[in-house]
Amino acid sequence: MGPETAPPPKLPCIDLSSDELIPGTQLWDRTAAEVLHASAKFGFFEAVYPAIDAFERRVLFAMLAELFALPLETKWRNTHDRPYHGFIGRLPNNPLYESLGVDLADDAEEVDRFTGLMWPQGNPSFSETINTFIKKLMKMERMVIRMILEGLGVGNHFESLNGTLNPLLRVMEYKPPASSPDAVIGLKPHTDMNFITVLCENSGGLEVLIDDGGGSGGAFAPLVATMPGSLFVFIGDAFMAWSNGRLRSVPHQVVLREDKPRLSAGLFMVPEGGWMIEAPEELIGNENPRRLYRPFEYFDILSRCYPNPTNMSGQQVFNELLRL
Ligand SMILES: O=C(O)CCC(=O)C(=O)O
Ligand SMILES: [Fe+2]
Repeated sequence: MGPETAPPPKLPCIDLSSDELIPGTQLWDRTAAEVLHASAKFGFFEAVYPAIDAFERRVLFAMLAELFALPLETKWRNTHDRPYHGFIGRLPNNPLYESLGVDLADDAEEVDRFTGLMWPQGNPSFSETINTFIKKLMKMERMVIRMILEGLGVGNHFESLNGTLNPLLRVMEYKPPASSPDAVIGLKPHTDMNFITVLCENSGGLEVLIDDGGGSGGAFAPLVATMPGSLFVFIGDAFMAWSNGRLRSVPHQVVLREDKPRLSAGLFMVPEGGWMIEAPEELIGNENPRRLYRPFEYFDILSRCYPNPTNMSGQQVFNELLRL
């Protein structure tokens, strides 16, 4: 008999749709346990969250298509003194990818400022759509962080942690590959370095590294949404370090297979500048008897690996610079 092929692993999918998901209820505790398990074992999960419905998605992606159709000079106005916060595009090694950022995206004034840069004549429906989208994603992201912290037994840190995370909205467009019939990499493998990310996409293409423990380091598997209204949640390297390694971040990539542009919008929760991030004392002991990462300031680490000449993933950078 030939070697058996393992069935593809079942990727975690968690239902966050119920209005009855209220802290202290059984439903909450059960869901929180699933969220923690997926975040610790896989570093990501599919979240069923129909609060952003099919109509809103269509409107959002139609507006993003309009945004990316603006002249390049206009998009270049989206500058920022922090890496990965402003316009990125037309990179020689990644010509199909463009992305724009709105920092502190839960502040309607910041969204208006961005809209004004892109459309000096005004575009109130863009601001409105983005504001609604952000509000809903933030609500979900907060709930997930709270569930994880409670699951780790450090729910008492929720308010202070939450207060030091800032929402960065990044919207992305991947042009379809010109002629190649093969799949083309739209975004190379990386881990997210921030705390936690929620992604919303208009079509497939995301792939995650699944390590089956066979010693080969694993293989990329397509992340196919099992429900039409799903979002994807990714644990970032900073959360991995803060949790003293209880959570993991997962390498992921974008592969382009379709002949239409791929659009996505992600809300990246980013640690505030100046905050020295370190695992709380409660997470040192038992499973992880010692501190695994030295305390760090997020933008210090980010700037040390941008531009990243070695092509290391965030996870490798963290392990090289911070692992004790
Ligand atoms: O476009 C996507 O769906 C993924 C983007 C991503 O992984 C990132 O920006 O970190
Ligand atoms: Fe990512």
